[in-house]
Amino acid sequence: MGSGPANVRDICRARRSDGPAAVLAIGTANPANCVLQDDFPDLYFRATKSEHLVGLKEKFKRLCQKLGVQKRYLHHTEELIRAHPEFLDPAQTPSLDERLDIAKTAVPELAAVASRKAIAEWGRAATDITHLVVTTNSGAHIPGVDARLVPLLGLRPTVRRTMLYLNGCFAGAAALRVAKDLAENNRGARVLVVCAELTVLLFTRPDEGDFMTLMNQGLFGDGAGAAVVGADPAAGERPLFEIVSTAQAIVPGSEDAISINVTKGCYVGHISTREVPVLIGGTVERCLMDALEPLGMGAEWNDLFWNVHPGSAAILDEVDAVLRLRPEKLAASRRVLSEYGNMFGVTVIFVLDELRRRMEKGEEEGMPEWGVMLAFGPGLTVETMVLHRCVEQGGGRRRS
Ligand SMILES: CC(C)(COP(=O)(O)OP(=O)(O)OC[C@H]1O[C@@H](n2cnc3c(N)ncnc32)[C@H](O)[C@@H]1OP(=O)(O)O)[C@@H](O)C(=O)NCCC(=O)NCCSC(=O)CC(=O)O
Repeated sequence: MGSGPANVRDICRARRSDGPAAVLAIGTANPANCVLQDDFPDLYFRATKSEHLVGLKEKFKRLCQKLGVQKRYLHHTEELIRAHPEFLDPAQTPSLDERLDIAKTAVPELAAVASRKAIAEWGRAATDITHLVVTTNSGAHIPGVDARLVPLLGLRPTVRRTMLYLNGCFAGAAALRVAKDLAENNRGARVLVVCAELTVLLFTRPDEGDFMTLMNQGLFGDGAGAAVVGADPAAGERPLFEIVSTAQAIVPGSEDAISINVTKGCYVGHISTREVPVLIGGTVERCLMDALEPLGMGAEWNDLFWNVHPGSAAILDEVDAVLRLRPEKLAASRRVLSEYGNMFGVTVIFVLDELRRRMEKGEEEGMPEWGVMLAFGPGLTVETMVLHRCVEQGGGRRRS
């Protein structure tokens, strides 16, 4: 026997990493079915047998042009909608069960595609993943997507799983925040973060007087994003972004601004469209100051790179205006919104991937080393994450 039990503080300290958690690899995926925003009003009104609502269709066309979206990927095709006429009128024909059945298989499969890409880029074996953090709004199953991913990816049965359901659009940032804490408090941990969303749970036909349905059908897209997060990179691992600090704030009195209710018909999403950009504009500087001041950084917003959740063009415009950002600062967020739509929590992972792509292609010449991820969601909740990009040096990357 040794000299007795070790000091508990020493055990805790020895378990902690030396450096900050970093994103080591990113993977993304979308369903095969691509819809162009210009074609979508025709497709949507045809698929829902709503062509007679001529005025509403014109309104929907105008709305579709204002959202900042040009293209999206959707799991539900016209054929799938034809096969499920009950999806058209969920108030009359409850169809939550059928929708959840679709999500039960399709969400883990899409999540697995993004995860495999992240693991392949990371370059190590799937069995080296020690923790799994999965988030989705699209489903409510036990065992959940996390458990399904274990056999799909060939993860160890002892992988430590955390499943986050129904966090709205801040889910991706929340999952990365949890991953940072896991990685920094479990020396050697390698955390796979996975977000996946399907909007079939929100699908319904248009209805006069129901603006929210138009919003939900015009804005959201399907996708999955995955990232491997770990501290103290080993030889062969390439850190992309260090996660320096994380914070979450709820705007007092804003609980009705964005909500999702699970009903027997389908998910019913509500967005206070005119209020949300104003609430974000009114709170974002405080969140940024709270995150950056403790790090000794000031309010030189154009000296940072930006990953802002592209809730819609109006939200990005508001952040732009309040922070007086140069036009190129939100280019990655705008591109992801335009090419994929708002994919809830998945979207910030796509923006991270887009920033990385721009960095590697040299499109972000002079891109600052420090940046911020801002995600918004129900509550109204703001997630703020300070990032430090790892700079390429002689073919490799270096940490700060
Ligand atoms: C809805 C908007 C696109 C509207 O854009 P504009 O304000 O530029 O244009 P606008 O005012 O002319 O509105 C366009 C048309 O929509 C109508 N309209 C707009 N808002 C409406 C509302 N709340 N109720 C009823 N009608 C409404 C207008 O009357 C107009 O109709 P007509 O054309 O007939 O005159 C924008 O305000 C927006 O993007 N808001 C923020 C969206 C948002 O909160 N996204 C976050 C998603 S949730 C998320 O990301 C997080 C999460 O889910 O957790």
